[in-house]
Amino acid sequence: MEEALVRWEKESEKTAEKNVILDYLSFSYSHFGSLRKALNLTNDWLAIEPGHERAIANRRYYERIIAEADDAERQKLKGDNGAPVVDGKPHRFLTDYTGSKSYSDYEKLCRGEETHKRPFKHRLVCRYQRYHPIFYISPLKEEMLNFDPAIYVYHDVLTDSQNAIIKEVSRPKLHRSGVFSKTDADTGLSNFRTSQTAWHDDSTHPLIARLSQKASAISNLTLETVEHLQVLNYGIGGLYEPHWDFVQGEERNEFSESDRNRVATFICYLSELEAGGYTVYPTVGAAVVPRKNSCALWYNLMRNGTGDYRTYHAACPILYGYKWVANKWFHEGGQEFVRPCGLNSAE
Ligand SMILES: O=C(O)CCC(=O)C(=O)O
Ligand SMILES: [Fe+2]
Repeated sequence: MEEALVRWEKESEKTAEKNVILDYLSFSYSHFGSLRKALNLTNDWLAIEPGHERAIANRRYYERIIAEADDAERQKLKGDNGAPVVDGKPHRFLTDYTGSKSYSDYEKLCRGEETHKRPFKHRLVCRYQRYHPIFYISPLKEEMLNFDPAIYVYHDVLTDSQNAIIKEVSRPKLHRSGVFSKTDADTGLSNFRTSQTAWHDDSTHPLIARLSQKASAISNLTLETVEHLQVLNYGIGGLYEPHWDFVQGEERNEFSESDRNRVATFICYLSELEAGGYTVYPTVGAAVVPRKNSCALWYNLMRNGTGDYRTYHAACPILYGYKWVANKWFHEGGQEFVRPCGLNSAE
């Protein structure tokens, strides 16, 4: 259709109608998730046929979805603009990013290889936990993945009905994921985060609200400043290269004074994969193999509020199958009494 448009411009005797080409082309772009492009083309189409009802309805739809997506991204920014913001630590715009040890460790972990000697590994246990009343009858199945920083995986957290509902309400809302970007006005699309995103607040469905409650019970954090549920869908090749979930440098302004930074990440796996798609931690050499209805939890910040750089993590490329996850990010605001600072300021 792009080609048809080019030819149409050149034709002296027109063999097609431009509005029809614009109709197909805008529809195609919208299907590929390029809603801004679809909107621009629809505006061109409306310039030719101002009263076209479907074009008007499409324009309204694109504008609404773009506004919602912008709003969501503005409020729920990923702690990552890809820039080397961290005290001299290499990051993805530096030339040695892909040549760095942490990048090769990321690749190794994604292949299922080991990167670190983990002498304490034999002490990583699985156990039942009953530290909250909701676990008295049906205890929480806890698996320790790493000691320090602590990374836990909890099994059978979601029920199949919760899982199905989360996917069902997400499908119509999915749009291409962005990252925080100052330079790319077009939602900060990147090739280091390739997935689709949908956001839900607790009012979307009672089972989504129940997941928030469970995330709070498991993490012992309050829901006061928690973000909405972020659902991600990755297709084959989809990935999210190594990053931190806390914000740094200028990105800090993106979260309000009262919410402050992302203290913990709670990520639930809604599907199992045939191959690939692990969540890996190249600094500590740990990997989570997605298991349906399991959730991982870690703290992104030290108790003194600074970022814990050891939580560097990535979503490995999907090799076969598809991956769904649901993220819940807890913020610092409201955790003063449940996760106070330690006695040692370096903690
Ligand atoms: O999908 C994953 O395994 C990790 C996703 C992630 O790190 C993120 O969305 O911040
Ligand atoms: Fe992350």
